[in-house]
Amino acid sequence: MPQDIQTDVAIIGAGTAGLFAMKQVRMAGKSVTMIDPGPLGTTCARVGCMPSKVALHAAHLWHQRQEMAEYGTQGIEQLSLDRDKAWARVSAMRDRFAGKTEENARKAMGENLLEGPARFVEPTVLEVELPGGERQVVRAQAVVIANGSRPVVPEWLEPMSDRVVTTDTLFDVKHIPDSVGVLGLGAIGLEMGLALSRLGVRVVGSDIARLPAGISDPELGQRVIEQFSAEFPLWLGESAELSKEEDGILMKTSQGQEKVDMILASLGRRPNTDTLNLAEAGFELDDKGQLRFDPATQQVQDFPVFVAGDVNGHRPLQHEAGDEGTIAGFNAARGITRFRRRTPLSIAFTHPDIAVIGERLEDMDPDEIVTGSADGSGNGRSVILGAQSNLIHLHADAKTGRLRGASLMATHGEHLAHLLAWAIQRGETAQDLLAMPFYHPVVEEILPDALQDIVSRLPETHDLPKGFRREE
Ligand SMILES: Cc1cc2nc3c(=O)[nH]c(=O)nc-3n(C[C@H](O)[C@H](O)[C@H](O)COP(=O)(O)OP(=O)(O)OC[C@H]3O[C@@H](n4cnc5c(N)ncnc54)[C@H](O)[C@@H]3O)c2cc1C
Ligand SMILES: NC(=O)c1ccc[n+]([C@@H]2O[C@H](COP(=O)([O-])OP(=O)(O)OC[C@H]3O[C@@H](n4cnc5c(N)ncnc54)[C@H](O)[C@@H]3O)[C@@H](O)[C@H]2O)c1
Repeated sequence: MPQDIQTDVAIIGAGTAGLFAMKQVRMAGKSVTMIDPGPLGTTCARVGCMPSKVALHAAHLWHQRQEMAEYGTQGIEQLSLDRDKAWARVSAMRDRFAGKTEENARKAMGENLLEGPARFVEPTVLEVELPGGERQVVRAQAVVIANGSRPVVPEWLEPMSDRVVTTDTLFDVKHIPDSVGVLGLGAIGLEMGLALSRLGVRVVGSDIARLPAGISDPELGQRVIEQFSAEFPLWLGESAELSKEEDGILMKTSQGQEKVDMILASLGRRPNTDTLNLAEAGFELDDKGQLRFDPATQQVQDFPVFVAGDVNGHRPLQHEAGDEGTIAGFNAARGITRFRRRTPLSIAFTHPDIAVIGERLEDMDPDEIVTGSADGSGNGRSVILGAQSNLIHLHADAKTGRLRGASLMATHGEHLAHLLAWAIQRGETAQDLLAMPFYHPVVEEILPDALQDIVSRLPETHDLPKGFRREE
């Protein structure tokens, strides 16, 4: 057994959160030991954010030919798509993103990387299984847990596993079959279901939830269902029965049945806490087996241990993993500072995009908010872009008009979502936002419609036209 390693901070996982944490430890002038069995390159670049967006881009390019024909482009029916070639391009782009990320990470970690899985012996003592099978003990002053999550694959899919993929394997598939059943229509299921469907695959989607993409706003949810069920069937609100047949998998619900060549299991992701020997090493776990931690410090209980990224299940998104890694690394190296977190922001790149910003509808008291609504049919640019079904809901404090949350389905919604997140984080009111400039004709003009709707329901504060201020 090699000699124990003594280090200031040990970081479990060299993904987004772990790498951001490492940067902070280095900046504090402390020693760091990174531990990761690989594959390196981060979930985001390798099998997550980036390849999924390349697939959506490929699909969008091909999908657009239909509208081109409406505007007089000739010969559309002679075009054909080599889907496997398109997917090879998706994989190649993925290799480029992940390769670069891995290269940079290896360079940054240098000699400080142990390539093996870590498990806890005590809260600041780890054991790493090295590639040759040897066990390396790492004794740290502080530990950052950043070992990510993995796709949920229930046992009942086991008998048909040769026809089941997750996003861990989807981008390596060499032949995309003619039909795919998408099980789970959260952000991943809806994004990938649309990408495949727009690439000409016969897709059928199913989710036990009544609304897709984790939406809780019922009106928006219905709008999303109408929009995307025009592209592929969405069987919602019940679990699909799956049975293996010789030449495929039969998916069955009361809403229909389809035989498909392949299943994409997009049933959520589970934190990799179960691989770390946490309870035995002295950590308290909640009833779901997860660590108790403070999101303002990332600290776990009172230990010099911090948990960042998907592994804490808090906000499983790339920019949050980066922030949490930064907070965890900073606090592990320098002692505890409490950090203000950014306004929550999540976007599904479904074109039209779906976004939820700030406080969620179900977390707000309906008596304390007013909701402003605006529709794409009233927005000239959305009409040009064929996006009349766009919908935006803004929720503001019923007394002051301060914006608290929003949800939307909109073309260019990723940009609207950012404007709204920034406004919410800055504590802007509907009245102040209405006084901002809006160009014409832009999709952003949908915002003043929703803001007017809010302001018209607030107690009157002055008799000037809405959106106008007296010169000071
Ligand atoms: C298909 C898909 C699309 C997505 N799209 C988006 C998007 O558009 N926007 C967005 O914000 N987010 C998106 N996400 C989510 C985003 O990718 C994650 O939130 C983010 O990558 C999490 O980073 P992380 O550092 O927590 O984990 P990771 O990057 O997964 O890093 C964890 C690391 O820990 C290592 N590890 C595991 N077990 C051990 C162990 N026992 N010991 C040591 N190391 C270990 C792993 O090898 C890995 O390198 C998407 C995810 C998926 C799957
Ligand atoms: N654009 C983005 O920002 C983006 C894109 C993809 C993923 N992500 C991140 O990745 C995370 C994981 O995504 P995800 O879509 O896998 O998870 P998710 O938890 O968002 O969705 C999983 C879906 O599976 C459904 N489900 C669970 N069990 C089921 C069953 N037995 N049968 C049918 N449906 C079932 C759930 O109701 C849910 O709708 C997300 O939380 C998100 O943070 C983000």
